[in-house]
Amino acid sequence: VTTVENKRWTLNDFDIGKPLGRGKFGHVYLAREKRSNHIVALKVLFKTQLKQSQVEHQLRREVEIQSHLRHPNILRLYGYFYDQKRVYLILEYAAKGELYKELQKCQYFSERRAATYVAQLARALIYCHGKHVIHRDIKPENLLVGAQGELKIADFGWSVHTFSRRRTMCGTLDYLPPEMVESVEHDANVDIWSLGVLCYEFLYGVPPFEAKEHSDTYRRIVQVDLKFPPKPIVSSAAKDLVSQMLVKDSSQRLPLHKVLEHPWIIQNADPSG
Ligand SMILES: Nc1ncnc2c1ncn2[C@@H]1O[C@H](COP(=O)(O)OP(=O)(O)OP(=O)(O)O)[C@@H](O)[C@H]1O
Ligand SMILES: O=C(O)c1cc(-c2cccc(F)c2)nc2ccccc12
Ligand SMILES: [Mg+2]
Repeated sequence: VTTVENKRWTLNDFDIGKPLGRGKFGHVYLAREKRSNHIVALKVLFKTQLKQSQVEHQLRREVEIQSHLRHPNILRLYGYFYDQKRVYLILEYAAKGELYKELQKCQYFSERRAATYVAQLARALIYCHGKHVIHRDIKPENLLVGAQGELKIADFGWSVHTFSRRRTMCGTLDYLPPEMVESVEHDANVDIWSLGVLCYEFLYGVPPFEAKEHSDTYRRIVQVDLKFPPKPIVSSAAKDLVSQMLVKDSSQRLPLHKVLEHPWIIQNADPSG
C-alpha cells in the first residue's frame, strides 16, 4: 500500500474541476483524486514565476512545514509534485472559502463568532509552536473556512522553524546568516500579536493600526496606538483580551494558553471548537 506520504503523484491522478481562485504564482483548482474520489484543492504554481520571485526555498520550506502539521484548524497539505513547467500542491479543500470575504460581507463579526474563531486560531498556534513552527503571516487572507464553518490556517509561505533557544543562547550568532539571525529576534510571540490584531479586526471590521500611509501605520504599531471606536459596541472583556495581546514587549503578551482561559473566550467561544 502506498501511503499518502511517499506516493509519486502526477496530474493524471486527478480530475480537474472549477478554478477556486488566483494567487500570485498561479491558480487553485477544485480537483478529485481518481482512485479515492477524494476532493482536494490543487494549487498550480509556475516555475518561471517562482524563479523570478526567488521564492523556491520559501515554497520548499512551506511544503516541508505544512505537510507535517496535522490539526483541525490548519489546512492540510497532502503532497506535491511537479512537471516541466509547474509545481502542484495537493491541499485540503476549504469548502467555505476565504474568511476575509465573509468579514467584508458582514462588516464585523458578533462577539460569539469572533471568540470562536480566536479560540480555534489559538489552539492551532499552540499546536504549531509546540512543533517550533511560527506562522508569521496570520491575516484574514490566509484564513480559509471549512465545511463546518471552522477556520483553517493556510499559506505557510512565511512560516519558519524556530530553533531551540539552547542553540541560539549559548551558540555564537557570528556565523549565522541574516535570515537565521532575523528569526532569532522573531520568536513565537509574534503570532500572539497577530492574533490580537485579528481579534480586533473580527470585532470592528478594520485592523487596529490602519492608516492612510504606510509610515503612519508603522508609527501606530511601534507606539501601540490602540484605540477602540465607540461603534460597534464591544464588551470590556473583549477589549481587555485585545489589550493583553497587543503589547510591545513580546515577552509580556498574554500566552496562547492564557488566551483560551480568558473570561471573554470562556463566555463567548463555541465549546465545540
Ligand atoms: N485549499 C483551498 N480551498 C479552497 N479555496 C482555496 C484553497 N486554497 C486557495 N484557495 C482559493 O484560491 C485563492 C488563492 O490561493 P492562495 O492564497 O493560496 O494563493 P496565493 O495568494 O498565491 O498564495 P500566497 O497567499 O501564499 O501568496 C485563495 O484566495 C482562495 O480563494
Ligand atoms: O524543477 C524542480 O526541481 C523544482 C522543484 C520545486 C519544488 C520541489 C519540492 C517541493 C516544492 F514545493 C517545490 N520547485 C521548483 C521551483 C522552481 C523551479 C524548479 C523547481
Ligand atoms: Mg493568498
